[in-house]
Order: sequence, then structure tokens, then C-alpha cells
Amino acid sequence: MKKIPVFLMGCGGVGRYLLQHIVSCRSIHSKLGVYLRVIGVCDSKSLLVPMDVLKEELNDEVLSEICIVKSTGSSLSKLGALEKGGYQVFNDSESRKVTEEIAERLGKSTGLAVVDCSATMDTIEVLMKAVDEGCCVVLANKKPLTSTMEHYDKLVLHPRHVRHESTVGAGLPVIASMNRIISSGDPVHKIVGSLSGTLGYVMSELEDGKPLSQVVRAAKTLGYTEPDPRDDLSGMDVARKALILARLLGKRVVMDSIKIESLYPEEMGPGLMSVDDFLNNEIVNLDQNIEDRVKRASSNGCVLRYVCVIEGSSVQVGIREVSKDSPLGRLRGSDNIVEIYSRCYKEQPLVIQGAGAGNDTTAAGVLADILDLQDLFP
Ligand SMILES: NC(=O)C1=CN([C@@H]2O[C@H](COP(=O)(O)OP(=O)(O)OC[C@H]3O[C@@H](n4cnc5c(N)ncnc54)[C@H](OP(=O)(O)O)[C@@H]3O)[C@@H](O)[C@H]2O)C=CC1
Ligand SMILES: N[C@@H](CC=O)C(=O)O
Repeated sequence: MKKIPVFLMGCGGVGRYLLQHIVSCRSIHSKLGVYLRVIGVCDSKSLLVPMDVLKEELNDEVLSEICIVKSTGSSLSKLGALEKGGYQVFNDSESRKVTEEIAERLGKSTGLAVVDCSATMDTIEVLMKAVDEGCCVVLANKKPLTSTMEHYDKLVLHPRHVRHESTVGAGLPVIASMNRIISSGDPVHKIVGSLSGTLGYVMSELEDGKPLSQVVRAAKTLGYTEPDPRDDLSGMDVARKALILARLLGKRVVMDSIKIESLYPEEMGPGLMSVDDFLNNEIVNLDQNIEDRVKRASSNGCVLRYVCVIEGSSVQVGIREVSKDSPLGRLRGSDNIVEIYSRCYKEQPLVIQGAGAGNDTTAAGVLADILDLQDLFP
């Protein structure tokens, strides 16, 4: 049986679903001759590892308990399993050093898949170290790939060792499809897409007459939004996805070169008020303006969509009025659509469409990425 040691950073909505999928897929993986050995889980405050990461693992009972404890907002240090012994918990000041030591120990021996299901820039240094040590890296987190070109180049230095399907379109095979097109020498001229599950859901609910404030709160509850929904409403999350696609096409694009349209004003920004304040008190002040825009679009036979267009050296993201009868206009709920135009897909683009957000589908994409690395493990 091939064993893949897995180290998970981030056990929020996506990370917890990933652990559940790992446990529930044991028999499927067994038939494939693969076993995922989870040897570390960390959140923003602590790291949990077995006493000996080379020989031991966090067993399925512990993984299930992690899911329960984290879903109540509690800390990893509150796990009942710790009382029985056999595990170590490190606090956040020790966590990075210990993680790097594990990457060093396992990277060049058993191999290690370092999986980033956090939503922070803070994992970049650990990921860089992991790449240096020969580890594989799997990302749902878009931030490391949308940092500087230097960070990006380093992360993708060994393309076979990196998977990040869930960074664009959640579980949809967008990156895999693009990689196939690119490696066959078919030049991609243009990509047009609706890449935000949250904004797709918001726009189609607004069409049904619901207020923005209500649908954004619902999108958060459904697990579509980023931890701070302003990351979605500002267009930043779409811009990150667009940047990842542009960089995949070999364009040396940086975030500052992308013009991004925000659905809220600067004075409601993260530096000026908390997420709770924004969602409970301020967002309601945006309801009327967006309702008027939706009505104006409707009077033109159109709907609003938050669209991304990548063409030549230009990357644009923002709200557009699109015909109700167009593929973008027909999109409903959290579905994403990506249209890829290339030499082979010239008049009729290659179209990828389906659920573009949600913890379950995103975690499924991450799991498929880990399995896709199996040939690199002894
Ligand atoms: N939800 C979706 O539909 C999709 C999400 N993604 C991406 O998946 C990622 C996770 O999203 P989601 O699960 O919703 O986010 P959550 O906010 O639910 O979870 C984030 C997790 O990361 C942990 N964390 C924060 N800082 C660090 C750190 N420095 N080191 C390790 N862990 C850390 C948090 O810890 P703590 O528990 O202590 O707060 C939390 O467990 C995001 O990057 C998101 O963009 C991608 C595609 C779709
Ligand atoms: N917040 C994102 C989640 C996936 O990347 C979205 O709404 O699309």
C-alpha cells in the first residue's frame, strides 16, 4: 500500500471537510492502493502531531474529534484525545519551527504533502521551506500564489509537486483543463468567467428581489464566502483567481495591475470595522444602491454578473450587465462558469461550469489533488 503523509494547515470549513472526506474514503483509497496518513493538523493557534511523525499518525478517531472540536470554534488543545497521550500540541510561536522540522524530516524520506486550507498569507514561508525540502504542496488558499512573482516562481518551481485545483472554481477541473491545453501547445487567447460562488449567488438572489445584506449573510452561512465576506464583495477574491489563471498562462502579472471594482466603499473596509459590524450594522446601507442597479439592468433585458476577462496582457474584473439569455446571464446560485478560447477552441470556447464554492466541493477538489500526487510517493 502506497502511503502519503499529509500535513494540514487550516481546519476551518474546508479543512474539516477534507479530514471527513479522508476518513470516509478509506475503502475507496484502499482499492486504489493508497493510504493517506495524516501526521499533523494546525490552525491559527496550535499544531497537533503524533509523538513520532515517521511512524505514527493522527488516527481516524482523532481526526473525527478534530472536526467536532473545531466546528464549535474551540482550540485543538481542547481535544479529549490528548488526555490519553501519544500526541503533542504546540502553540503558535512554536508551530512554524516544528512544521519546518517535519518538512525537513519527511520531505526527502517518506515524502510529505503539505496542504494549505487556511486563508492567510502567513503560510508562505512554511510552503517555501516545504518546496525546498522536496515536499509536495496542495493549496486551496489562493494567497500564496497571488503574492509576489518571486513567491509564485518558487512555489511552482517543481510543477509536478504542486496542485492547486481548488484555488479557482473550487472542485471544478479548471486548472487541470488549462494545464492539458497548455501542455498540448494550444495557445489560450482569452478567458472569460464568473469565478465567484459568493458573487454569483448574491447576484442571482438579488434578481429574485432579496436585499444584499440578507443574501451576503446567507452566503456566509452556506460556506461560500471567504472568512471575511468583504474579500468577496471587494472583488479581491475574483482578482486572485484571475491572477492565478493569468500566471498559469505564463503572464508576469501582479495584483496592483488589476483594476478591481468593489461593492462596498473604502470606509467599510476591514481596517475600519470588524466583520460582525459590517454584516450586522453597515451592509444594510448598500442594499438600495445595488437594488437600483439590478432594476436598471433588468429594464435593459440584462442581469448583473461579476465578470473576469483575461486577454493579452490585460486582466479585468468587475460588474457587467450581461444579457439574461447569455451563458453568463443564465448562471444561477453559486455556480461558476469559465470559457476558455484557444486555437482549438476558437469560435466555441471550452466551457467549464458547476458549483464554484462550498466547503464540501472545495475539500473534494483538494482531496483529488492529493491523490493525483500518489506517483511521487514510495
Ligand atoms: N469555501 C469555499 O467555497 C472555498 C474556499 N477556498 C479557500 O479555502 C481556504 C479555506 O477556506 P475556509 O475553510 O472557508 O476558511 P475558514 O476561515 O473556515 O478556515 C481557515 C482556517 O485556517 C486557519 N488558520 C488561520 N491562520 C493560520 C495559520 N497561520 N496557519 C495555519 N492555519 C491557519 C484558521 O484557524 P482558526 O480555526 O484558529 O481560526 C482556520 O482553521 C481559503 O483560502 C479559501 O479561499 C477555495 C475555494 C472555495
Ligand atoms: N469565496 C469564494 C470561495 C471559493 O474560492 C467564492 O465565493 O467563490
